[in-house]
Amino acid sequence: MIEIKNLKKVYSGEEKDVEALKGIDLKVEHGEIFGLIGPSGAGKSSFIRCLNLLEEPTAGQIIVDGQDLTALNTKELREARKELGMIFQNFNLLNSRTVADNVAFPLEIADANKEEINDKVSELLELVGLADKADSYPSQLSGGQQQRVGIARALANDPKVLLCDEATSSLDPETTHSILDLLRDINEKLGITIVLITHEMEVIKEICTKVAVLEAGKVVEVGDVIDIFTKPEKNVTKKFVQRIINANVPEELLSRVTVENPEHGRLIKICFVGDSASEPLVSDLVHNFQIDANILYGNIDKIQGIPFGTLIIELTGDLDQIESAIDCLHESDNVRIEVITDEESVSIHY
Ligand SMILES: Nc1ncnc2c1ncn2[C@@H]1O[C@H](COP(=O)(O)OP(=O)(O)OP(=O)(O)O)[C@@H](O)[C@H]1O
Repeated sequence: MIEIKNLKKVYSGEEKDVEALKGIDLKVEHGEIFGLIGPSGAGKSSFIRCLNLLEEPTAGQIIVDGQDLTALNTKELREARKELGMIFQNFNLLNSRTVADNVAFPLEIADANKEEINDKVSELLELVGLADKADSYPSQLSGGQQQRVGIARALANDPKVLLCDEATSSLDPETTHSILDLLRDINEKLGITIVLITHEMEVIKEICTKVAVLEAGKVVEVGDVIDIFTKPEKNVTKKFVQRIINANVPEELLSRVTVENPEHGRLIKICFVGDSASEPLVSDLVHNFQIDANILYGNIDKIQGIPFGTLIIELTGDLDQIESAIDCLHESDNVRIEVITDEESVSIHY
């Protein structure tokens, strides 16, 4: 549905040029919720703004449903942009207009008649749960409500794609949750493809089906969210994943857990996905290898409805038996295991 080919963006500066995007190749399929995550300065904003040519790419192609946006003239581009709604971190509402008039704005520009506009505005305000706020002004609304207006406005021209530029970054966690729920609903009910950029892995975990990781203007990792969470390969990805997992590990435990006596045992971290999350893994280890397993930390979460767990276990007993137990875990397809060998890696490194 969207194909991004060799996308480059260079900002010319007086002293030196900044190469913000260094040749991005990505494909977003119809109906996906595709997330692009990356640290500050990685090029996320440049990327999303290049997607609808708010920012002109220095090189490359943006192909939406077979149409190369970079090859269009101004008039054609204006038309093509209707297929790409966009919402922003700071909502970008017109403060002198009511909620209804904000949503009506793109329809007025598209020369829709009054009746069409009224019907569409009512339908969209209903969809985003703001039917009772039609006559309010943005300043009378909470951040979450303002973003709902932004979403309704972005949907006014029935776009095929919704671009979200850090859409929840200025919202508190609870409001973030409700906006993400709304985006998921829109994706499911209206079949709209969503492309979002964020620096929060929580957002990726909550709604995305696919994720690309951007670092210094390049995509360094891309895949299904569940795979990226369970098998992150690049350091930048590991850091993002770790941030979420570590968020749940009590500080006290993280500082206490050390591998004090390697000759007496091993500290291991196990990640498990899907059905393996419900297997009696630890009791099998203890039973089959006659070793002791002391669970220091455990957590089960869900990504895309699939259980995803993490355990930190101290194995003690006969070292040969422990090594055999670890080998056995290594052979399992659905379990990812790591032996924690020093204090530094205890902060749950992958
Ligand atoms: N208009 C501009 N002129 C010059 N340089 C720019 C411009 N916009 C962005 N840059 C530079 O391009 C690089 C990528 O910036 P961009 O804003 O796309 O990253 P980001 O991942 O969105 O960062 P953040 O999360 O901090 O918003 C940075 O080095 C930034 O300083």
